[in-house]
Amino acid sequence: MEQPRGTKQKKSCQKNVFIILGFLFILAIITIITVAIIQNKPLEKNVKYGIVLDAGSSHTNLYIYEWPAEKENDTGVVKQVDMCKVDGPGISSYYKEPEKAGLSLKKCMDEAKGVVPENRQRETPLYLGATAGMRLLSMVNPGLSDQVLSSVENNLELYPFDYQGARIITGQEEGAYGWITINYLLGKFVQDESWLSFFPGLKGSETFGALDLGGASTQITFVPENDIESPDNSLHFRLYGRSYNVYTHSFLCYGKDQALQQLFASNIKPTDTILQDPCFNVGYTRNVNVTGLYKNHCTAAYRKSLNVTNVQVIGTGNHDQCLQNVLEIFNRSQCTYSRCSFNGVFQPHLQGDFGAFSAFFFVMDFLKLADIKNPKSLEDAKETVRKFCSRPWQEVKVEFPKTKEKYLSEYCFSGTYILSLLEVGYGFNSTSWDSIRFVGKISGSDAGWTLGYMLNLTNMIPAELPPSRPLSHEGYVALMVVSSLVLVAVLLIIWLSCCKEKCLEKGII
Ligand SMILES: Nc1nc2c(ncn2[C@@H]2O[C@H](COP(=O)(O)OP(=O)(O)OP(=O)(O)O)[C@@H](O)[C@H]2O)c(=O)[nH]1
Ligand SMILES: [Ca+2]
Repeated sequence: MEQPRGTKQKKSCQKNVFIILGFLFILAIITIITVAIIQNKPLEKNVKYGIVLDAGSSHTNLYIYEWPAEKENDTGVVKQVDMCKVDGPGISSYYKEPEKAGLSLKKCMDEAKGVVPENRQRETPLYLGATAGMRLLSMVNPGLSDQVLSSVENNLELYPFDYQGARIITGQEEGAYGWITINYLLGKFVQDESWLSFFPGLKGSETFGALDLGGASTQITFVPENDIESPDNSLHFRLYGRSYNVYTHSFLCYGKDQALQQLFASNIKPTDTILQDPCFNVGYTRNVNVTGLYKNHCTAAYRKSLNVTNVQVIGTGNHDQCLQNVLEIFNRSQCTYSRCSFNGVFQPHLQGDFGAFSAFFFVMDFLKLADIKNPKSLEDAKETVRKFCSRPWQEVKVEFPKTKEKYLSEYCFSGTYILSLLEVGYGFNSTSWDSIRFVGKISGSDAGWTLGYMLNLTNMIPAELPPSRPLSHEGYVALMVVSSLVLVAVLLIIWLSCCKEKCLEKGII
């Protein structure tokens, strides 16, 4: 059946209107996006690199970081792109043949040459920071520690990077840079808190405290609520326009390897060639050469003359006895401040959340106590360690055939030591325990002092908030697209209302 003439005209008018509108719409979008892209071309990506060697007491790690040059004062832009474990022990262990300390770094330095593009190598800063192992060596024999550092320096200077020096960092620096690293990675430094001023009582997101457990020393760093009574433990930072009064302390000899040395030194009997050790699983045995045991600064307090050179350590896997032995290395009897952690060291009340890394993480992760999605109470953690200690060594070895024997054999001691250090040493209780997160990496970068060290030395953390930058390229394009859509929509509405009137006039609708 034939349609009436008016209906046909009406349909054709609407069709034309839609075709023209569609055409205009597509044209407008294409024009605006093209203009936005061409006129506001992003700058070519200028990536910068930085290299830090963490010369720890137990081993050396090399870290490579990268960041976009144009955003270097923002927070959270520096990313770890590579980590290389140096083969062999920490550089302080080469004190008898210092030239080998530098050579040991070759494999990782060669790897760094492969990671940093050739055209960036000359401008890439290279730092080496040595921690507690070298601190101990320099206390016992400063000449030897200088020789080790020279050997390292001679080797690092051979590479095409911008070598900035090798030095022993202080325990205070180690604590402070660890704190900066985790708060930088967690994005705690830059926050728009202007709106918070309307609500007096409300505070911005607080920084995390940092707990680092190495082989020879351990650090605790946090922003306390009360005054810091001892100047040695007090640091002041102004970062991104905010001031921070930070408490930090580094306990030399309380890293997990040196804590174990303290236990051996205290428990070995002058004439016994056997040490029944409750901190190792039943069936585990280890030979310990004790000739140099008491030459170490960390064991000086337990000095005694021995008639033996070797002692066989035999595990008895007795958690309660192990705990009793471990607690003896924390002296809590004297304190000249209003409160102390241990060994007469001032410590304010614990405050806020804490990130615990290095051996805190390695050990708790192995014991399945580090899962943030499935947090365990302090009581659960104690029970887990107790159970692990009671397991026979053969059974443990069969279950974890790929784990390094040194690490596996020490988890009973390490678990007991960590819980004692946190609870008895630092004063965490069942409630504050829940504020500890055991972390290895944060947003792909290892938690540790190296990133904070590099950020500080390259002046990447400004004291004041940098002025806000004009819109980024992506933001500019998005803004143009949204405004063009709004514009087209408005035009469309106007057009349709005009068309409606004309069509009504012509009797089309
Ligand atoms: N279970 C386990 N232990 C590890 C691992 N890597 C290192 N450790 C041990 O954990 C302890 C701390 O290691 P690090 O944090 O590297 O210590 P460090 O930096 O050498 O020592 P400091 O100079 O005191 O900081 C040492 O006893 C290491 O032997 C690992 O992957 N797993
Ligand atoms: Ca360390």
